[in-house]
Amino acid sequence: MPWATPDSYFDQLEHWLAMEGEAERARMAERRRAERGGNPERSGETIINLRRVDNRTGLGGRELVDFAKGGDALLPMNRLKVGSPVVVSDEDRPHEAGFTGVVSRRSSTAIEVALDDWPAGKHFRIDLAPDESTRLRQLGGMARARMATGVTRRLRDILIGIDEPRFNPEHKYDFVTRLNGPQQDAVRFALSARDVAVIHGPPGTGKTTTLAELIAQAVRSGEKVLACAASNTGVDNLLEKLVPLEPSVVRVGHPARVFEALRGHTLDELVEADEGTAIVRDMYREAESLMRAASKPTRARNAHQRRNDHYQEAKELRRHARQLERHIVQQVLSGADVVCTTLTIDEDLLGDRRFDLVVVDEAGQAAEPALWQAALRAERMVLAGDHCQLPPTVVSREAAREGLAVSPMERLVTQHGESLFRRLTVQYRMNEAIMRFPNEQFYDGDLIADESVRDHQLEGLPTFVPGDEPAPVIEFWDTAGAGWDEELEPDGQSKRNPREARWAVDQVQAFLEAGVEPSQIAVIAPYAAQVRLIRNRLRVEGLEVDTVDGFQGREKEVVLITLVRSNAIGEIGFLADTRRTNVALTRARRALRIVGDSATLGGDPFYAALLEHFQTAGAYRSVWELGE
Ligand SMILES: Nc1ncnc2c1ncn2[C@@H]1O[C@H](COP(=O)(O)OP(=O)(O)OP(=O)(O)O)[C@@H](O)[C@H]1O
Repeated sequence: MPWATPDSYFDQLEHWLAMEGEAERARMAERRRAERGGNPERSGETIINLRRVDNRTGLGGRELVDFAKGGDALLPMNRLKVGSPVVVSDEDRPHEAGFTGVVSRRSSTAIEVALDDWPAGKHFRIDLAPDESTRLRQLGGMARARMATGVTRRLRDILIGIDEPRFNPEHKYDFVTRLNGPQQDAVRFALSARDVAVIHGPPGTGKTTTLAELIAQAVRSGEKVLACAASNTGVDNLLEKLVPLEPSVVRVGHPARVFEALRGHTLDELVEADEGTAIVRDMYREAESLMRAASKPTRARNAHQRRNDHYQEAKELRRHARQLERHIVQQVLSGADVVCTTLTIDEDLLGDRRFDLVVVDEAGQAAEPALWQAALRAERMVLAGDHCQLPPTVVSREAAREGLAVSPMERLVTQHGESLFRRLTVQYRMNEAIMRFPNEQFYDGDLIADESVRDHQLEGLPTFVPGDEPAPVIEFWDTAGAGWDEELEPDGQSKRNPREARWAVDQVQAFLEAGVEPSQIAVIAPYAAQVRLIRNRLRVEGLEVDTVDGFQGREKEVVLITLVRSNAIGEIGFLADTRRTNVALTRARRALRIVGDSATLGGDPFYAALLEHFQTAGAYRSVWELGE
């Protein structure tokens, strides 16, 4: 979709964002309607019956409050991710508006929310809120990009696709990490870009490792870098690889992970560790005691005057404390060579800082509007990701169809081809048999399995008890004709397939009996209802059962996929977005098992090719063999 002018481009984006806002509000209304009839948690956008279990104060006086159901009770499946805007409300006062906040941490049993105010009450619910603040920030970025001048204007026009990107001759570098050939090429190429370059990182090819090296090289040549990712987890992944190479890093925003090694690099902790912060705290404390003194009843003659003086003094003290705190924050940011943040940038915090290099990881998952806040701060940009995996999340189907679901990374790769990107081709995850099909379908057959993983099998796991025959690496179990039909979840809209669920449970049990650890196994289903069904039947600590979205960027030794769809009319729903299936297929290291109905799926060319691939590989089984 090349645009003729910047104005037509930004007009289109504004239109799409308006559609997104509309679609999100409609979804909220739908959720409230559905709630009256049934279980509000079913939508994945609400958690009820929560209690406050812990709280502490974060930077800028934010309250970080932990909510849980109590004891070890698991939270229901939900879409409240780190960084999601939410509303926390008192269940006993359903008519009050509640408090807005942002999810700052989560585990299977608790969720932490950063709130401006302390929520009163005993029983709480948390609802996903429409992401107005992200949209507003994106709109702000777009408005400024529209008016851009100078270097920024040039970069803007190249990013929109109106101007051609330029490259310098490539340099030699002393690499800090042991990179393979294509990774080295990608670093040299990306650093030679004057405006923008793309690194395409298929599954397990060390994209993050490569980006960390790229950033370290830029810092070595005296550059300041802004390192972004589309999600909080993506930022943390990058941070984790970066910190050992380049210690001068600040992580802005809410970390999704709580690794100690990362915590020390968050802005909050760095500010906390600054000597000036003790003074700030003293000032806040003193202001508080002045306020207390002022509010004490007294009969002194000039009581009114004295009270006023105290209030004034406290107010002044607070103002100074805030000023000093801001100053410390700015000093910490200025001292860092690399600032890490999600693409939703806190403009007040970063002020007018510009960066020699802006790196965007997970760029395949960022929609056009998400790009501009970061782009405006860049001399040049490197986008990295895999546009053959999950596309950007778009709520409005209409906007998605019109083009909002196409990331700028994908658009640029399509427009410029090889001249703009380098692909990483050596993968360190999948046994070659697992890699082969996605490689043919999505990566032009370019991928090579590194020899450390090419033939690795379950027998290589220390706890695995080998059978008489080697455990197969891949298998497709066909349910055609067996009557393993899909069904609609009662009072829900999501699909499930109880017989496939049972198959998954049996398979997991067999793997566990053979000595595979629960944490090494994943069950992936395209539908939330199927995930719920399997989770209810398989309560094994450490085992993960989730939809594809929960697994992007991750890997497991053993992956089981239940495809769910089985109907007489060959309807495959959103399995038709084969990039989701690509993500599912490429999470497995040593063993992959798929169950599905060839009669339903076979009408689609992608699944027909998948079935044929498994047949040719001698990895095709029928559930009739199970003799049930
Ligand atoms: N040059 C290399 N030599 C040996 N191992 C490597 C190399 N590059 C990456 N790896 C290993 O490959 C694995 C994947 O690396 P990394 O996490 O950087 O991948 P990624 O491409 O970002 O993954 P994803 O599929 O999640 O996008 C890691 O275990 C990493 O140590």
